[in-house]
Amino acid sequence: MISGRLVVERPRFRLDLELEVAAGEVVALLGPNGAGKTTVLRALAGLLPLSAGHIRLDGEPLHTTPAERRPVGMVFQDYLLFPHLSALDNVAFGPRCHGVPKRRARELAGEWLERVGLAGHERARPRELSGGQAQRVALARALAVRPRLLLLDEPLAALDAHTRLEVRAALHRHLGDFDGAAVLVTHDPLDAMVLADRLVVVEDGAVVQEGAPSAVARRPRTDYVARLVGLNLYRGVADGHAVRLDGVTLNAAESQTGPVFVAFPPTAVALYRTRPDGTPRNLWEAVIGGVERHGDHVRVLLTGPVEASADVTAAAVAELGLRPGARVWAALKATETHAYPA
Ligand SMILES: Nc1ncnc2c1ncn2[C@@H]1O[C@H](COP(=O)(O)OP(=O)(O)OP(=O)(O)O)[C@@H](O)[C@H]1O
Repeated sequence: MISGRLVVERPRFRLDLELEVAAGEVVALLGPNGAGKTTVLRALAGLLPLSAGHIRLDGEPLHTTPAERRPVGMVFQDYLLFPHLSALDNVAFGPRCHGVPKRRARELAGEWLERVGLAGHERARPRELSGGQAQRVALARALAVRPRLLLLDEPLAALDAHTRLEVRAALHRHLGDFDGAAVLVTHDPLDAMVLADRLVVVEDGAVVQEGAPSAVARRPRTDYVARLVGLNLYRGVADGHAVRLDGVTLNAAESQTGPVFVAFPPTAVALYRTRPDGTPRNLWEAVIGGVERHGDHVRVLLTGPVEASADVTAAAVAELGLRPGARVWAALKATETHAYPA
C-alpha cells in the first residue's frame, strides 16, 4: 500500500493532498489542466522533491529514497522508448537498471513482450512499431521491474480512437493481474471509469471528490466533475422535495433538508415554444444561449433563471425554431432530478 501527504510548493501553485492506494487497487487521478495531477506522479516517482509531508510504502518511508531506487514503474503518454534500442532491449533496460544480469534481463523482457502480445517483435526498433505496440512495449518495460507502484500518465492520450480501444483493453487486463498499487492520470472519463477502482478528483492542488466511479458519476460535487459526467449541477437549499436555487424552485426525487446539490441529465429537460398545458412541476422560461451538435443529438444551452444544458433531437431544433436568443419553456422531470447533501 502507498499512502502519504504530498505537499509541493511552487511560486503560483501549491499541491497539498492525502493519497492512499491499496495493493492491487487502481486509482485514477482526474482534474482540469494545471490541477496538479502530473505533479502527484512526479512526487511519487521521486522526480520532484516534497516541500513537506511524506510518502510511505507498506508503512516504510519512501520519500527519502532516491528515484532510481524506488520500486516504481512509469508509463507516459509519449512512450519514451529509446529509439536506438530494440523492443526487447527497451524492456530489458528496466531489470538491467535494477541489477539483473544481462542474459536474465533479456529473458524476462522476452516473457513480458509475449505477455503484452508482442512476441515476434523483439528486434523491432520503436519507429517500426505502431503507437499501440509502442505503448505496450512501454507497459512491458514498466512491469518488467515488478514495481510495487505503477504510475501511468495519460497512457492512451496519444493513440487514435481504434488503437485506444485495443490498448485500453490490454491495460485493463494487465492492471487486473498487477498486485501493486497503480495510479493513472487521465483526462478521459471513459478511461477512468473502465480502468479505475476509485476516482480521485484534483482541482487546484487539492482533492475535491473521491469514490467509486459510479458514485462519483451519480453525485458530482463540483462543476468540473458534473461536466465530465455530463450532468447539470446546482447548489440549493432543500425543504422536503422542494429545492430553492437562486432563481427558481425545483422538485427533486429525494426529500432532503438544508444545503444540497441538485443534479439532472440534459435528457431530462423538455423544451416547448409555448407554456405547456397542465402544470409540470419543474417549469421555467429560458432564453437559448447556444445550440451545438453532440453525437446524434443537439445540445441546447439555456440561460435564464437556471443555466442548463438540454439534449433534444435535430428535428426538435427545426420544429421549435431553436436558435440563440429565442425564448422557450423548459420542463424538467422531477423523477430525474436528484438531490443529495452538499
Ligand atoms: N516545472 C515547473 N515549474 C513551475 N511550475 C510548474 C512546473 N510544472 C508545472 N507547474 C505548474 O504547477 C501546476 C500543476 O501542474 P501539473 O502539470 O501537475 O498539472 P496537471 O494536473 O498534470 O495538468 P495537465 O492536465 O495540464 O497535465 C500548474 O499550475 C503548472 O503551471
